[in-house]
Amino acid sequence: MIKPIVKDTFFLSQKSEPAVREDGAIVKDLLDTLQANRERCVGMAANMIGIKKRIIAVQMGEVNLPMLNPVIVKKSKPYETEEGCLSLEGVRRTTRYETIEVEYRDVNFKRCKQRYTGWTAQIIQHEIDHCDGILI
Ligand SMILES: CSCC[C@H](NC=O)C(=O)O
Repeated sequence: MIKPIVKDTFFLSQKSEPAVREDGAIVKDLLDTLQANRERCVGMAANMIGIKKRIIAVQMGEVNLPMLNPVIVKKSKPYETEEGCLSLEGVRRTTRYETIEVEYRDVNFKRCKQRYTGWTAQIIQHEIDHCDGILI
């Protein structure tokens, strides 16, 4: 189900709880909402649809990849950049890493580990920050 986007910065500043195996319906809502906003949004965290669970969804070309409990286990090559966010006005400067390695669970709660670079890595870092209550 497509959900409204949360813009309440107090709510968005709170840390999200770990996701569990039974969170499939939340994953579905997050994917539906990202798909509905795909022209103006490249990634989303569950708290952006009002659910404080550590679940993100990231546009990767034509598909949207959901990640549950994502953790960056390695990062390298920091750079400065500017980002915007559907939940915020304007753009802000931030530091991101060119290459990251992420451990996460897929929608079936299977353990995954993957290396990402560039734009995809940047989106993942932005969404994991959301899970920690960090807004750019
Ligand atoms: C560079 S990452 C930007 C991600 C942002 N989505 C919000 O969480 C968006 O504008 O889609």
